[in-house]
Amino acid sequence: MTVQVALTIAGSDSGGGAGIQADLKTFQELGVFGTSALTAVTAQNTHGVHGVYPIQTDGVITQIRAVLDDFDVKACKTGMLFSADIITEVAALLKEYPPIPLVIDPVMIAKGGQSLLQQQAIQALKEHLLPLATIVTPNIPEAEVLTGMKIQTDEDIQQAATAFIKMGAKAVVMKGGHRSDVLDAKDYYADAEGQSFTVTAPWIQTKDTHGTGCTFAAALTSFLAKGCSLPDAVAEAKQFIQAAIENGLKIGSGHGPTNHWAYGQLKKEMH
Ligand SMILES: Nc1ncnc2c1ncn2[C@@H]1O[C@H](COP(=O)(O)OP(=O)(O)O)[C@@H](O)[C@H]1O
Ligand SMILES: Cc1ncc(COP(=O)(O)O)c(N)n1
Repeated sequence: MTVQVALTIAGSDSGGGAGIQADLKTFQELGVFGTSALTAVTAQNTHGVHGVYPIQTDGVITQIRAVLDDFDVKACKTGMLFSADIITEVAALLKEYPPIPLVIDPVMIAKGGQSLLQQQAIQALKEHLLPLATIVTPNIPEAEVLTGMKIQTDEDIQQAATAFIKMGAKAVVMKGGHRSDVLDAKDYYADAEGQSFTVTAPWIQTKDTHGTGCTFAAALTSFLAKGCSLPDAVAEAKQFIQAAIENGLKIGSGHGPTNHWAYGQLKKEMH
């Protein structure tokens, strides 16, 4: 059996629904061997972030080197990176190694409103990391910060996607989870080759959406690690997150996590 390896560079969520925990659960579910480099430890539950404890930059870099020097990593994902220093050093390190498909989830603010990225880090993200992205997966508020645009309509979304391609990302998925004016959960894909499409799924009325962005990006990373094309990986990751939200676990009394088993269970039922 050949197993592909993926690497996540992200923060720990003690509540288990987002961050490294969501990534590793998703990799495992999709049959990909998960490795990780921790950027920060967060004390978190379904009500919010109670503390953020960053890892020293050289600790982050040594973790990544340990993985990349030994494993044939087929795809890499970044999530919470926290500081300009971590971002700059991670970007420099990734450039030292042969290019690996890189999914950048530009995590900034937890659903509860707490910051997971320092203000000074935004410029570093734009300047050093986005140009390395095989695909970047902003939600609407993140896209507004990174492009400086106000994003409300489908046209705004398309223009913002173009702005990400201009910043050097090879492709972008604009996630639609924060729009209140639409009936569907619509995500817009565009790439530097001029291809674009929308993936749509019925909107699910639920408060259990903690970690949706992490889980979506981790599924995308898994499908890339397994050799899928970018458009196929986006379409399949959408099915993964839809199943995960639809079959919520009702864990915790705040904004609960999604169900990382659901996609696999649905696939089994279909066979
Ligand atoms: N209530 C919902 N119903 C269906 N899909 C959703 C819902 N909320 C988010 N999604 C989907 O989950 C994925 C993550 O989006 P989003 O929640 O915007 O990311 P983030 O967690 O980074 O804020 C996207 O595919 C989005 O369309
Ligand atoms: C450690 C960590 N990383 C990322 C998120 C964002 O979560 P979401 O996917 O819900 O935006 C989080 N809450 N905690």
